[in-house]
Amino acid sequence: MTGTNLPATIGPASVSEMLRHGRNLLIANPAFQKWAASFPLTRLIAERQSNALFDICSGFVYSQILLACVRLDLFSKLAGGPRPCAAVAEDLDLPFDATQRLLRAATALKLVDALEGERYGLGELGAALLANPSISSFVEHHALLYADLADPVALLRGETATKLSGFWPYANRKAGDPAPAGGEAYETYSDLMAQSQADIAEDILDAFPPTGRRRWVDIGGGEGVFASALAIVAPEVEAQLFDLPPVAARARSALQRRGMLSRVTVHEGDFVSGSLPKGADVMSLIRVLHDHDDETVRGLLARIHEALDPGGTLLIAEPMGGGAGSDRVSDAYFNFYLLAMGRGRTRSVAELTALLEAGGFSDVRVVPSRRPMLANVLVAQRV
Ligand SMILES: C[S@@+](CC[C@H](N)C(=O)[O-])C[C@H]1O[C@@H](n2cnc3c(N)ncnc32)[C@H](O)[C@@H]1O
Repeated sequence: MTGTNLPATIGPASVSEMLRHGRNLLIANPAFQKWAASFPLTRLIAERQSNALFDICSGFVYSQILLACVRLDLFSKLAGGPRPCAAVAEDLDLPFDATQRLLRAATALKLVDALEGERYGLGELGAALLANPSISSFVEHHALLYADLADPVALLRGETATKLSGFWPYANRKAGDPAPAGGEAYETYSDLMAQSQADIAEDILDAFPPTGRRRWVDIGGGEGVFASALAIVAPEVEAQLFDLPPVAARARSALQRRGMLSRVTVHEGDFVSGSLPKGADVMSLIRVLHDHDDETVRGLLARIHEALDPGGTLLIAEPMGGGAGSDRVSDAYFNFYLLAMGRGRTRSVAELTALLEAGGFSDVRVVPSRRPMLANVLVAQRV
């Protein structure tokens, strides 16, 4: 109930909402479920619903099976070709029965292929995982998230001291707090981000070709994977990045290792309290805004507006959700990830557009990209 004693829900607001509401009431009725299960057409629908619900229930189990495969390095052990279960058991140092259970579970998830004579080889997804080692780091990283999600209601109520907030040292800062010192705190997250950035960088540069640009500053640019890709794709563009001092130091070492230090300028600073490098005609925020609350985002957009050349472009790339067709990856997965991290949320294109327009940007548009579920690309012009 609200403060005025009105019920919090006042019923469907449109014909389509009314129809949806009616359909859901029917589905929730056990007598209807029983009836529906006895007719071929409705039986198919009922089956689809129970399968979908079962999939939601079992999602955690599936991910723990994957974690067991990763921790036991199962996919490398099958990389040389199919092997009998007994040989895999010996290699994994697991009892035969447990190995068989794991291999059969992994087969059901397409991670492994079961072959004649209780032999097992790499499955389609196991092979893909082997080709992308960053996925294994991601899977391992999820152990922290799942521990934080053990009591999701306590997490929603803000009663959980989460492990993920320790992983992201900037997540619990309030405006004006100094950036936490100590290089180690930044190491694990910077590594994880750098590993997953290469594909995203390629997607963004294909969606928004940098040709004809003069100077591009990647804000929150981490270890410079994106800035390096930019410098390679468009050597005529001055590639720059900006990040917190400990991360900028890591970026310099990483760029040096990649032989790119002379081609990327690294700026250090704090976009919550300091100013940004001036004179760019493009600035980007890749997987940055969703880590922050609206107040910080407004402040950052104001700083970008001040630093960017008039007519310059701001590019935002991150998972975006919240629209009418709510999205599993951004609205379910990333939103709960960010909740455990302790700060930020995914925003819809409409919400980002409103923040951008209020910050003095115009012509906001989505640029079609290869994997919008990981990073939808939005560009806006500085007025
Ligand atoms: C989720 S990571 C994304 C890194 C990179 N853009 C990518 O996509 O891999 C967010 C980045 O924003 C940086 N960051 C967070 N708070 C910052 C601040 N106040 N000033 C400057 N950089 C900040 C972090 O250090 C980190 O590198």
